[in-house]
Amino acid sequence: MKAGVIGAGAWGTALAQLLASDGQDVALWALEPDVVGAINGVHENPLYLPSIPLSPSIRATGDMADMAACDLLLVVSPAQHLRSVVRQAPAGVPLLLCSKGIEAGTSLLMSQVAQQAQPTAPIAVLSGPTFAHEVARGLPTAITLACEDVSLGQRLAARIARPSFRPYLSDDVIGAEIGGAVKNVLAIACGVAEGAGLGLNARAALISRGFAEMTRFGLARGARAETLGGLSGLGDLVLTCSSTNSRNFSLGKGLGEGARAADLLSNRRTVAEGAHTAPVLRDAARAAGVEMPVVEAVCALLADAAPLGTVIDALLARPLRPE
Ligand SMILES: NC(=O)c1ccc[n+]([C@@H]2O[C@H](COP(=O)([O-])OP(=O)(O)OC[C@H]3O[C@@H](n4cnc5c(N)ncnc54)[C@H](O)[C@@H]3O)[C@@H](O)[C@H]2O)c1
Ligand SMILES: O=P(O)(O)OC[C@H](O)CO
Repeated sequence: MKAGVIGAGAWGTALAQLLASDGQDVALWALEPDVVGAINGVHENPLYLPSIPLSPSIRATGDMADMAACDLLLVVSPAQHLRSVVRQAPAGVPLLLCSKGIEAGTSLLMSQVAQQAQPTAPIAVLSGPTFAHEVARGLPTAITLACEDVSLGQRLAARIARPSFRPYLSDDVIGAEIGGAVKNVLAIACGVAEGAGLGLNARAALISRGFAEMTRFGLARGARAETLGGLSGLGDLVLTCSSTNSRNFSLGKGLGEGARAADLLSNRRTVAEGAHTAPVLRDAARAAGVEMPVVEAVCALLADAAPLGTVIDALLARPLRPE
């Protein structure tokens, strides 16, 4: 039996490369026939993970039926497509969910969506500070693997751990998912600060106050504080808020430089999950009575609802309050 990866974007391809790094066969399902052809033909994914030579042990396919030969499936589609790809996956196989986001229309986390789409599949979540191109190059990385079934979590961790890839176990699935979803929205805010030249004090303030928002929302949804303060929460927040390697940070940088969200988002091939998560998160927070002013500000900019200066001034003019 072999592991399979569903989704051959940057992260799915990097995870397939990680799994194949000890020589084992890996099946990789890709949506685009060009990607299937390039991976099988020249062992590269020029569309989503260029300049990384891939292991010949990775076999790409466009036919989901081929994934029935796998005893573990990593699901790595964009969050808004997770329901449709999981529905097509073979039934009953353990699913390790690697997407970060909240489903629009339902406000469900990825584990909840997957449970609806594949009711008999055991489910776990993989989330943390992991730029795909670094993992694909074998650089040292630590990540949270969350699973309510502790013994399944231990087996999955042993299965995916590699000398430079270190999963830490948790049974707090909701906490791991909320960290990964919320940090993408906060990374857009930090990108705005960069693009608008607001300085590094502003970035640190956004990371800290954004983390307070993540924690308030997470606790309201049943997450544990230590999960939010771990790799999948604070760890990923720091990574994604610090580098233009992040698509979310780069999107925010463009907004901070004065571009319109619609122009930045039109015709892009890669996903900036925070743009999809932001309005869903804002509505879920409002419904739960959780204050998330940084998330509200990002939503205003994404919707082109107010000029940048007005949004920044409104954040700074909020009533003074205890930390
Ligand atoms: N790139 C990273 O470094 C990284 C790291 C950790 C987690 N993630 C998460 O992994 C998930 C996937 O991101 P990525 O970076 O691999 O993607 P990507 O931006 O590199 O590629 C886009 C992906 O979307 C897929 N896609 C487009 N339309 C689709 C459809 N209709 N149905 C199914 N799939 C469709 C494409 O086939 C491709 O796999 C996201 O939730 C992201 O937050 C990414
Ligand atoms: O490029 P981003 O902003 O989607 O971030 C990628 C990963 O989620 C970082 O952990």
